[in-house]
Amino acid sequence: MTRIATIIGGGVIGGGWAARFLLNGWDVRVFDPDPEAARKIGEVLDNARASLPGLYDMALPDEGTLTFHDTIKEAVAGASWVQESVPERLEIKHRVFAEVQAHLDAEAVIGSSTSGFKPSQLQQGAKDPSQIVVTHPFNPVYLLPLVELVPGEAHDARAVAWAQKVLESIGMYPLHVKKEIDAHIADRFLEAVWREALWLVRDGVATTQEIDEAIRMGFGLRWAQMGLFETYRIAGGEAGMRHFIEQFGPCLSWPWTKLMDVPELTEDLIDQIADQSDAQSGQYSIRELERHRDANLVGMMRSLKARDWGAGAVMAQHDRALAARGAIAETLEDLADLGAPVLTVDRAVPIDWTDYNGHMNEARYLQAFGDATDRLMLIVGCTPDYIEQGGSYFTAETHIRHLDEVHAGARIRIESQVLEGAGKKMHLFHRMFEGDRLLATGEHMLIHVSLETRRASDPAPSVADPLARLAAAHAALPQPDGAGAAVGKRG
Ligand SMILES: NC(=O)C1=CN([C@@H]2O[C@H](COP(=O)(O)OP(=O)(O)OC[C@H]3O[C@@H](n4cnc5c(N)ncnc54)[C@H](O)[C@@H]3O)[C@@H](O)[C@H]2O)C=CC1
Ligand SMILES: C[N+](C)(C)CC(=O)CC(=O)[O-]
Repeated sequence: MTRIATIIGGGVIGGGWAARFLLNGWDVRVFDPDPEAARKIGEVLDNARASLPGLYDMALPDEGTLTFHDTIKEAVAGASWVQESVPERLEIKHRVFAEVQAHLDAEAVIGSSTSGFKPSQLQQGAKDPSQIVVTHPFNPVYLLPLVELVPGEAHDARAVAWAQKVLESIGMYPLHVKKEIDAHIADRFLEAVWREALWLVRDGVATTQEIDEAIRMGFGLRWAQMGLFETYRIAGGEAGMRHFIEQFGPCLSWPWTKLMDVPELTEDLIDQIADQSDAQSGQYSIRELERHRDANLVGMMRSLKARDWGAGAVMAQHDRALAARGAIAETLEDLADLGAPVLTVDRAVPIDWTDYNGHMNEARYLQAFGDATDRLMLIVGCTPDYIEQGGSYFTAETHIRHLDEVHAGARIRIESQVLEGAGKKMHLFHRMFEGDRLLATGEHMLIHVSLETRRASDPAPSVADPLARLAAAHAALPQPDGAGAAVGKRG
């Protein structure tokens, strides 16, 4: 399979798709007649590079190549995925599909970002209707995992399975919508909330800001981690869902919603909303707002990942897939050269690891070195099973030298050297790099302990022997610069 994705229409959504594919190692070609498209996509990419790679605890593949093309013919030749993200007008989409299908390989998938058209509408008049599916993403496409995959009736089951696989491989969560419907699943909710919000502004009940506070101070937080039904199950108390429905069922016939009616979008209403929105958020540029949004999303999503929950479970799965590429060893046998420092961390700096100085916070250096130590423990046999049986290492002393700064999204790697690995002691020296640039060193003395007595103890042979082998091989390495240095002494 070629890993070339063509993006037709590089606006808000096309730019997000370009970043998602590119940062997951695909080559990306863009066709968009807007002369500003390259600048706009470049700005979206800058934001994506600062936020997406750091969602994971493993490095993403090397970034693909981005090119811009003057014709659809040139842009789609040899592509295995085409993502249409032109304006939400059926006639424009039909024209684009006709030209794409005239030049695209028959096995390639054409995904449409349409927010609301059904696949059967998109497929009308197509040369091969089964090639066109809805792949409806959510903004920002490079961070949010959800894609509604709506194949419609004309679909080819193998192409759908392949589409699912591709979307998963770029860290997304394809939700297979089996029955086509206008606006799919998620946009029906967004539309319902949007319509209610328009009424609340129009009727003078609330401003745009008050409506946003009502969402983000309360139910928005609940929805992000449990959705609707799981949230309401809990709201039913011990009696659960049935009690919830019994209690709130009657509201369905009370005037709690205006959904059966739609406010007219008069010029006055549009001005009112736009003015309130300016007053609420006009102090930020769109790119600044995007950066706030992205940093908040990354923080929330990384918390969910730590709990392997909701959208975080999708990211944890992507981490496992990235780990399976085998760049980082799990056992001594995985090491190609026992005598070389061991690669123990290969990842990007998450945006929430940076601070008011605009670079990685000092505490995160220790976090990264702690991860490197954990990996080295695993490699020498101090596995979760071993720890479960009561043996582990505690860190007794740490010395970190901060030598250079590093920013959100940068790829860092840690190479670890065993200075001593005998008896109860494991003395490690980690070097952190961005490319060839040495960013920091971490020297750590660890003592093997019994988790039962909480006192120092000798490791079992299953750990002592591999550690001794690695220490013996590393003994031939030069003593690292800075090893044994004390604070204030440059070593
Ligand atoms: N903005 C949003 O929140 C979301 C939008 N969508 C869907 O994504 C699609 C695109 O929407 P946006 O990115 O928001 O629109 P946009 O207006 O930001 O971008 C559309 C882009 O298409 C380009 N374009 C226009 N005609 C073209 C053609 N014939 N060939 C190639 N490019 C062409 C424009 O120059 C522009 O850059 C729509 O179908 C929309 O429903 C889906 C999810 C969310
Ligand atoms: C408003 N919208 C219909 C374009 C929204 C979407 O389609 C999805 C999103 O990202 O909110």
